[in-house]
Amino acid sequence: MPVSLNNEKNEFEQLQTLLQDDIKSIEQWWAQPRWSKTKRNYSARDIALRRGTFEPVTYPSSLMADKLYKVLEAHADKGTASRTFGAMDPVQISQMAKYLDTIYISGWQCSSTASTSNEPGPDLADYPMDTVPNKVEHLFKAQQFHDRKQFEERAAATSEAELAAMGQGIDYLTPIVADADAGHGGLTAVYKLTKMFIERGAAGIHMEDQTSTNKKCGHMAGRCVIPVQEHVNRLVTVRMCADVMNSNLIIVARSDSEAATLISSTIDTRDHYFIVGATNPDLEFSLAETLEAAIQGGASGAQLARIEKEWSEQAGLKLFHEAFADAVNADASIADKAGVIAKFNAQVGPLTETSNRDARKLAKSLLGGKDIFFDWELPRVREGLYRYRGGTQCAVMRARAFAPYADLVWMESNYPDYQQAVEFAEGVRAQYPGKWLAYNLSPSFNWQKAMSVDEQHTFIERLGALGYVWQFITLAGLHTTALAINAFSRDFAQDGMKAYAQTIQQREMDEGVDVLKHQKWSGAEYIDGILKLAQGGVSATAAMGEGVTEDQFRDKSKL
Ligand SMILES: C[C@](O)(C(=O)O)[C@H](CC(=O)O)C(=O)O
Ligand SMILES: [Mg+2]
Repeated sequence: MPVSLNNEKNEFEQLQTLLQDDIKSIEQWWAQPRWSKTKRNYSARDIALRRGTFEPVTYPSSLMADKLYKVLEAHADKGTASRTFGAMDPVQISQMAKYLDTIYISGWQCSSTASTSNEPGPDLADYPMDTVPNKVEHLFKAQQFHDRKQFEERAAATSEAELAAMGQGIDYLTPIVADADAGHGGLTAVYKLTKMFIERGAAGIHMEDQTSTNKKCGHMAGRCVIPVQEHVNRLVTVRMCADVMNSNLIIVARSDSEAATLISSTIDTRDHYFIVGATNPDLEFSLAETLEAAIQGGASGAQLARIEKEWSEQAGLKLFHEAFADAVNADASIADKAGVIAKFNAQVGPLTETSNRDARKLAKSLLGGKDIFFDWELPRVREGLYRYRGGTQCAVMRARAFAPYADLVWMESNYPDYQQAVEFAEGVRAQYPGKWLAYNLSPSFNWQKAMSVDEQHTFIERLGALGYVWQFITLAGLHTTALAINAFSRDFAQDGMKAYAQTIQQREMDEGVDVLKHQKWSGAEYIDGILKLAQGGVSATAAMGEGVTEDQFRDKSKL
């Protein structure tokens, strides 16, 4: 209730009552087992202060988040996985609901087919930031419509036999996990984006640790990550927004670090192990200076590429621990080279989070006071970014940092490599036992080359046993549409109506696809019912009345 309407207490007392009541209810909420693994860096008071005077509402998306949590929990208990794929439209979700327990909404697919600006393009997340939330709303509304339509039909049954005659019901309210890309800007954009997803119906969202300005599909080159803490701050922002909105949103933290080649800043010491430096002390100019001079001199694109290659070859680009090992091997005064290198590596590794300053100090002491030339400023690319060499262990380091702030963690990979999936799972779970993992079964991989048919058959189950509780073919909605439309267009061009009647309509009948009766599927009966209700029980203009052509399907189909 707006505080100004209550005249019995003074404003201070009214505000304090509202605040304290909300703080109490938030604390009770956060005490639930669902949050036992979630870290929050702020208090219930911090959240309550930001909620306004409306009684907190429960968004439908939060109920869907609860459902998603249960689905994933059940899979985690059994060592199985929820499998799904990127859905593009209401037709797809209505068919998926019969077989799959979650729905994915892909930024890639939206970028190509559903940008709010209607401008298609590759997966660079440069579409307007409400693009994926709009798709979520589109599909969530369709889910609710099909659910209402089905409920009306089935709940109106007057006997068990009548209900049984309708066949198996379908759970259309399948929780949606949507792509929040790299947050579409700074933390305020992350906050607003999260709010949109919650308002539009997402049960969960994933956010990746790429820069939002250079964001690329996880299977493109030139990916640039942000420092570990910067992504942690994004995840904290997502949860904070969900908390303000009273939402149990599921957060999936994705890392693109496995194949990342760039990082925006050296500020986080946890990243130092993976930052590439130049080790040649005789370089006269940095890469950026060298390229700038060449551009001013009129060099062409091909010449610039050659100049960059030559510069890189001369620079002796290495990670610091590699530079150390090379320095040891080149030092005639060190007898037990392997021993010295092992000593260094025991203290400085991918998961030790050692700063470069400390690594240098150790190196110097092991090299008898000698400094190693190592400069990560020199090879910075023209855009100012630093060179990074990620890998599976880098992704483990990052996923461990993200784990307390996310319900699931996901390493974007370049191949569907089972052994790599084992390494990631073991690495994360060594620190966070039982942590839920997500896996991208991407169509960007060549599955024919990656594994045998038998291995393809069992891949999801094998990953499920490792803890990958949520697995998704990102772009299968797009690919199946392409394939189906290609086949039908070809057949239709050749065979006319025979192609439609035999390869579409007949097969819909054979497989019991409800869209065969597309008027009914679209809810015409449900809407007729509303029309009749509004008119006291009759309607001469009912769409499904006598004369509807769908009557032609009555005998032939069981639907
Ligand atoms: C998951 C993804 O972010 C998407 O937008 O669907 C893409 C798709 C893909 O290449 O599989 C990605 O992995 O970056
Ligand atoms: Mg994406």
